[in-house]
Amino acid sequence: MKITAVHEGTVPISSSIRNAWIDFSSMDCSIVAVVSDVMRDGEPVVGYGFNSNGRYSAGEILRRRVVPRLLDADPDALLAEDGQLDPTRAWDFMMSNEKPGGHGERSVAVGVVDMALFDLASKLAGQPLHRWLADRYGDGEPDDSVFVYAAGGYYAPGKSLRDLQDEMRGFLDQGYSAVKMKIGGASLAEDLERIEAVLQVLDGDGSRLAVDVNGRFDLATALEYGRAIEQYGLFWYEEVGDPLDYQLNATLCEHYAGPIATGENLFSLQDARNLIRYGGLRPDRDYIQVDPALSYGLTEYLRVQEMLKQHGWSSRRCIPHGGHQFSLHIAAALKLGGNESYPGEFQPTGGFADGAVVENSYVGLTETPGIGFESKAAFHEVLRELHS
Ligand SMILES: O=C([O-])CC(=O)C(=O)O
Ligand SMILES: [Mg+2]
Repeated sequence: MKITAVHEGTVPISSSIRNAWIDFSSMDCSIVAVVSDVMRDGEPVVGYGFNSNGRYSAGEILRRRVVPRLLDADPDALLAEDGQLDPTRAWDFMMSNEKPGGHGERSVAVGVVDMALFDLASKLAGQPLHRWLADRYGDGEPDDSVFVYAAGGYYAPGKSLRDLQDEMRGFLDQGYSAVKMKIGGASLAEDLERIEAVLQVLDGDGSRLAVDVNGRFDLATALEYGRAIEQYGLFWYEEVGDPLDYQLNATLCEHYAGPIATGENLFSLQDARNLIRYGGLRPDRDYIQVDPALSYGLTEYLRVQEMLKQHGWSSRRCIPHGGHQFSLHIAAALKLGGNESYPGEFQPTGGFADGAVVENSYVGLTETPGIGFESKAAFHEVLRELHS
């Protein structure tokens, strides 16, 4: 098996929504197609990848560094002892001559290609990625379905409390029982009104509602909001301060008794380990949201899982950011606690297979080989254009 070409492009995933830190008016995303020399039904087998959402496309790094290094690698050096493609062997080539630390956008570029290589390897084996992964990195028996919660509740121009409630009712109608909304982009009084409006839709059950600050608060505001919302018994209080301010997180954990979730903007094993070492998180209630697509791919995420195990954390405490198919397979294979879902945002890249049904906040996986982009028609068309 040889890689014959890697094609790279950018797709817009922009919208008018806003969280406490950014708007998404110019959000875009890198996509790649890794073409192999293996032919099936007269066409080459191709692996696809994209970089989740929240970080912009990384075309320059892909074109100038990551892709040329992959294409220069000896094809045999990418194969396991059984002669099959082993995506984790590509990582050292893609990262050659890169200094450690300061992970920035580089982790996005490597993550996109890593995803495409996992898609390709599992397609070549004729298996859906979750089964391929469970055989190699799990216990051979992936979960049949994965817990998903519906993320939304953004700020948007002219959006009323009634609109917010309707959005959340829509999520419940689609089969979700847990939802997430944004806070920290308005005053505390206004955010409390928004939270209470959503709680009405959830029959007052705070354990079904997560709130996300997107890193906006300083310590004083984090604690002030924490005191105000603790009474609701929320599902979690997310990314409350700067993602790299471990001390802030640790202090918050001493004062806020409910679950805390963070990690979507930690892009490396080292950053995740510092969170565990210094962030004060509690393995009996808190959640780690590292997104494999943004953080050097599944190859690095496997290292993160190993680190968490060494520190006594269950994989069930991990619920990745991103709402994409790649993490859905990873969640089933590695027995994570679940996966995010954005029923209303980040198209055409985000979300699951076209026919995917959510029931009681669980979604099943398809048996399509690979990640299953082929069962997501609108996105598949965009991906196919990369190499046709
Ligand atoms: O608004 C965003 O950037 C997305 C986000 O934080 C999340 O999905 O948790
Ligand atoms: Mg978030």
